[in-house]
Amino acid sequence: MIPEPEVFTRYLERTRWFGGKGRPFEVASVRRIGEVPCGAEGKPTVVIDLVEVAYGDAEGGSDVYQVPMALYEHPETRLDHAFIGWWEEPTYGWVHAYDALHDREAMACWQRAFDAAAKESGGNLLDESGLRFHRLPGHDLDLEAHSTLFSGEQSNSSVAFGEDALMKVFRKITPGVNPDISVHDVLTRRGSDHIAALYGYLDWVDEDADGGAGTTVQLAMLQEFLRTASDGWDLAITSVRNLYADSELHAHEAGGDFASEAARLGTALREVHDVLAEHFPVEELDAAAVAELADGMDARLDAALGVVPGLAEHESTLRAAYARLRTLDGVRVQQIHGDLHLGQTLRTSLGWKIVDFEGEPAKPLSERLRPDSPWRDVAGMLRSFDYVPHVVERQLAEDHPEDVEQRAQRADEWAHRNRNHFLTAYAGIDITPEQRTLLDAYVADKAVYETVYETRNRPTWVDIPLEAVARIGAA
Ligand SMILES: Nc1ncnc2c1ncn2[C@@H]1O[C@H](COP(=O)(O)OP(=O)(O)O)[C@@H](O)[C@H]1O
Ligand SMILES: O=P(O)(O)O[C@H]1O[C@H](CO)[C@@H](O[C@H]2O[C@H](CO)[C@@H](O)[C@H](O)[C@H]2O)[C@H](O)[C@H]1O
Repeated sequence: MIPEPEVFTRYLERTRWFGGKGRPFEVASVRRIGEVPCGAEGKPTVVIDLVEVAYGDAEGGSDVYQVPMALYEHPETRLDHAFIGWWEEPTYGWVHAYDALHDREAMACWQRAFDAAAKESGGNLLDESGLRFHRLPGHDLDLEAHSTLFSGEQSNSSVAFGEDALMKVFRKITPGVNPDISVHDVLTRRGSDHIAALYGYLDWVDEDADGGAGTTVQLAMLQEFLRTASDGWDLAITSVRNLYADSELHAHEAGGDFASEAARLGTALREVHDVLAEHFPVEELDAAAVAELADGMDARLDAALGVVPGLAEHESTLRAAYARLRTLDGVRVQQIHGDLHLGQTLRTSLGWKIVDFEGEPAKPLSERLRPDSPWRDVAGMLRSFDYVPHVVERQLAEDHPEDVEQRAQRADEWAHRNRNHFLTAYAGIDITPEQRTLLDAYVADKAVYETVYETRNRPTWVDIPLEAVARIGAA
């Protein structure tokens, strides 16, 4: 007997990372894809299952989630919070199964397997029961480091090994290349200062896929743990709070001025884009392809209008921004980040690092792998600088209603100042009219996306991108 589907249904509903919560679903299939080697001690047994979830609503469709499990012969009470179920396995007999990411013993097996990939197999690849552990040269793993599961709101699961390494286990699995790995691989081999170096990754070949031709499925990546990192979003929020602490001061006079950090971020993004342009294909879109780009934005707006009632009054100005994009007869596209905002940046003692190159999680992989304009990433950051003072205002408005107008002025100054410093460092003093057209279209597209994101996830925040959309019309 292998686990009943209901075991996984109950477990998925409890996890943070399952994206189908709130939708009717059933577990359609469970597939055991391999066992992580556990060395001489052999305890616990660590296996990986792929759980296919089929949705029963009008949207329908299905997703596949990765569930690594630690199997024990007897209950492990220290892991009660990560209990999945117990059942009889053909190979292992009766087992008590726990989410392996919560279990230090199980995580040590992954760590050792990555280490063995570098040391024992020579070729930086350890191929065990179909699971392939790859290593990049340049770093010896600290096998004494204990694992700790990150507790934040994440769509994947990250485990820190002391201060040595971080492993991100991809939860929603799509066959093919995961851009988080392929982009980190290139930037690491080029010695980029603006990412956490890739130490290794785990994949598996699904021999049955693609009519028997086989497809690689990427399951996890191991990278440098950024010990001294502070989240870019948190730092920017602190900067605005400092600014509001003294109503006499302008943004450029306040102690926590963020402008030089914004400029450093602009430089970091420029450098990352330049390296990516050297190592991934770069294309010049012709007029027809530019029209397709604009069609995509129009289509996104069409869908958003059905979800966000407040967008309707701004439809014509948004369409006009996309129409201006259509007048361009050439647009350079390349590998980009694809979902950049301040929450994807980390300030370390050695400068800014950019994380999570997976692209927008809601987009299908084929779209996420397609080259896009670097201005999409720039637009993402500009939108983020706009969010920061609005979010601080939300936190203050109730307790300090008296200074609202003063704060609104300072908020504009702060956002304007940081957008300018970022943009100038990224693109130089002047951007061309064509670049402006492109940037405006991407900013509009991102703001539209955000109105949908906020409506679905944080409805009380939807005014933030809606105000930005209104400003596009007023400009
Ligand atoms: N190399 C790293 N070192 C330390 N912390 C990191 C590192 N990479 C990411 N983080 C932290 O983990 C959080 C989640 O990482 P992220 O790659 O965005 O995961 P997800 O794909 O699940 O969204 C980030 O917001 C950041 O705070
Ligand atoms: O980090 P994710 O890949 O999950 O990105 C999604 O969530 C983001 C919020 O966490 C969301 O970002 C929006 O809110 C941010 C403030 O919380 C702001 O800095 C961004 O500019 C804004 O877009 C992102 O859009 C969404 O894809």
